[in-house]
Amino acid sequence: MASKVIKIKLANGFECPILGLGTWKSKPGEVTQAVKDAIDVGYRHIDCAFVYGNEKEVGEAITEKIAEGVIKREDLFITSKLWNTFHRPDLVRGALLQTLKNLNLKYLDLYLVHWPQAYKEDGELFPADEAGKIQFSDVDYVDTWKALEPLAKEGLVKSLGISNFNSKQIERLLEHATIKPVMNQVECHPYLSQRRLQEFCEARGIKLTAYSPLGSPDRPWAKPDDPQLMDDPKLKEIANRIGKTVAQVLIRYQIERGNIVIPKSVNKSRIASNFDVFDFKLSPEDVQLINTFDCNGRFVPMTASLGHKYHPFENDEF
Ligand SMILES: NC(=O)C1=CN([C@@H]2O[C@H](COP(=O)(O)OP(=O)(O)OC[C@H]3O[C@@H](n4cnc5c(N)ncnc54)[C@H](OP(=O)(O)O)[C@@H]3O)[C@@H](O)[C@H]2O)C=CC1
Ligand SMILES: CC(=O)C(C)=O
Repeated sequence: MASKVIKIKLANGFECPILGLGTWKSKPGEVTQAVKDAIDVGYRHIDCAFVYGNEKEVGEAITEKIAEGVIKREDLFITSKLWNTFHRPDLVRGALLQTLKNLNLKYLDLYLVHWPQAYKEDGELFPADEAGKIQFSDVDYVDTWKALEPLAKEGLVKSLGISNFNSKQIERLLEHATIKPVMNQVECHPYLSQRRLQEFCEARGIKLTAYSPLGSPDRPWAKPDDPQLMDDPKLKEIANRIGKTVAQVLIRYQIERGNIVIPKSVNKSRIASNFDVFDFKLSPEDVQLINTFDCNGRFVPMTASLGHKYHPFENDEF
């Protein structure tokens, strides 16, 4: 089946499908089927990360769909991310090779530095002391980036990018980078619209991928009284008025703004309805109205890294 997905041209000439499938929290036992369902419906972009602990099962779905002849490798856009415990330059290549092995791929389309802050390199993904406090490493993300650049030249990744970097960190990275990041993947939805960061990135040839676009209701630290983005009456009003679901409005909100968007689902019918967003548009007035819902509301504040000198949300404005 030909994909309906619009593609966004990246600054280095490669193209990225504007809508992808998120895989954080998708259990190994359910993610293979979810990725297969997504590919059948037309998704061609899958967002992965080593730390999600399910790359192998995502890879099984990709391998199967290629073997069935449903897709070719070059039809897909596969992203993964370098975890915080592998920032030390001598660990970077091994981390990428492990991810490629997990996914059963020869190359990634996009490899992101998952967070600017590094954690202690002692083998644990969340190295904690006896009190449960995460142990930091002071590796500079610029040095990590320098270790990534040769991997792109080697062809192991087509594009390099960042995730959760703030504007100051991007500026500093750009002063040193030989290969420029083409993507910044950040939390983005009506409560955290990231309009300033988007404008900043756009001016520097960096596209934004919106993560947690539906408000991440299954995030592990969610509390019963936390606001639920998809239950927002103002969003429900828009969705009812145009005859779409709130999730479809939230996904389309990113597409109208030119952002890549990666909703997660392991449910076949939600995977399909989240993709069914290419036959309608939100009016500019509705996009503007949704912009007014911004309340600097983060669902993924990464409190475990508070106090790290490179924590992206602690000191800088955006
Ligand atoms: N770079 C980074 O640091 C981060 C990256 N990400 C990436 O972004 C992806 C998406 O973000 P995520 O935080 O997972 O959250 P999302 O905002 O995508 O929300 C996912 C949740 O919404 C539910 N859902 C999906 N579709 C619908 C629908 N149509 N109606 C109602 N509920 C729905 C899912 O349940 P169900 O599965 O049962 O359908 C799940 O509980 C991640 O999976 C990951 O790939 C996310 C956070 C951080
Ligand atoms: C979900 C994710 O990518 C985090 C918390 O880093």
